[in-house]
Amino acid sequence: MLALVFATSRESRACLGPAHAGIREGQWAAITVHDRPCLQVITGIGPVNAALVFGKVLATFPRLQGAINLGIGGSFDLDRADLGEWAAATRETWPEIGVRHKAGVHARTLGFPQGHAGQDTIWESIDLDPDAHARAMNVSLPPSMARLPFITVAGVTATHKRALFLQTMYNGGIENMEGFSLALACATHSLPFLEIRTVSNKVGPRDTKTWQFGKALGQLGRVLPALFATPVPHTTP
Ligand SMILES: O=C(O)c1cccc(C(=O)CC[C@H]2O[C@@H](n3cnc4c(=O)[nH]cnc43)[C@H](O)[C@@H]2O)c1
Repeated sequence: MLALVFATSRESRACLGPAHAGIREGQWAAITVHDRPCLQVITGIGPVNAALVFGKVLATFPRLQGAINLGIGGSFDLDRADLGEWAAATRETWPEIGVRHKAGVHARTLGFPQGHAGQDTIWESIDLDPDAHARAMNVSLPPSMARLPFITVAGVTATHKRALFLQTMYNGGIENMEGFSLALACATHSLPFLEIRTVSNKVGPRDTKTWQFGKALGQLGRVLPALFATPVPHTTP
């Protein structure tokens, strides 16, 4: 069974359409999507809710096949991912964990990693391979979908200065509030993980006139039909 993980019921409803079970934030339900048994999970907003709720899910369903995080996000550069476009994460970074210096927050200075995945030590970043993980979950990632590094924050970026810092320091493509927690949970449980977000706004000053949350939510409805359209047969070497 695949977990389909959303932050809000609004995103879940927009993405799943009639398959959406009427659950609230903090809840999960078994559903069928395109003939595939799935677990719909709604965590609530932010990295703490995502970790808390998905941790409970992993304890309750130890035989999950993998997780797909679906939602909206902010784009640092509309030339890399424009409003309404979708993007898959090639890396998740949590730039808020560690020791806060003048020049930023350094996870390694603290000395305590976030976890381990095989031989790898996880500090503030987790490299992801969306195409390999899609194959492992028997879903197909459209070649036209942008593949970009994602940034997870507890506080939405609302200044040019901070947006530029995250973009240059971490090559930030898309900002969100849950992805790192879910990527960490999957990496430390050796589970495939995909994160796909549609762009609702540009990261930076709160220019609400330019926000397109409705368009991004509408585009979320196109993601699962694309992913489940022509599943690639999964072969183990
Ligand atoms: O009030 C604001 O300034 C603001 C700006 C962007 C998004 C929000 C939300 O309430 C949505 C948060 C929700 O959606 C994801 N998301 C969407 N855009 C962003 C963003 O620019 N930075 C971080 N997260 C974003 C996020 O994953 C949350 O689940 C409010």
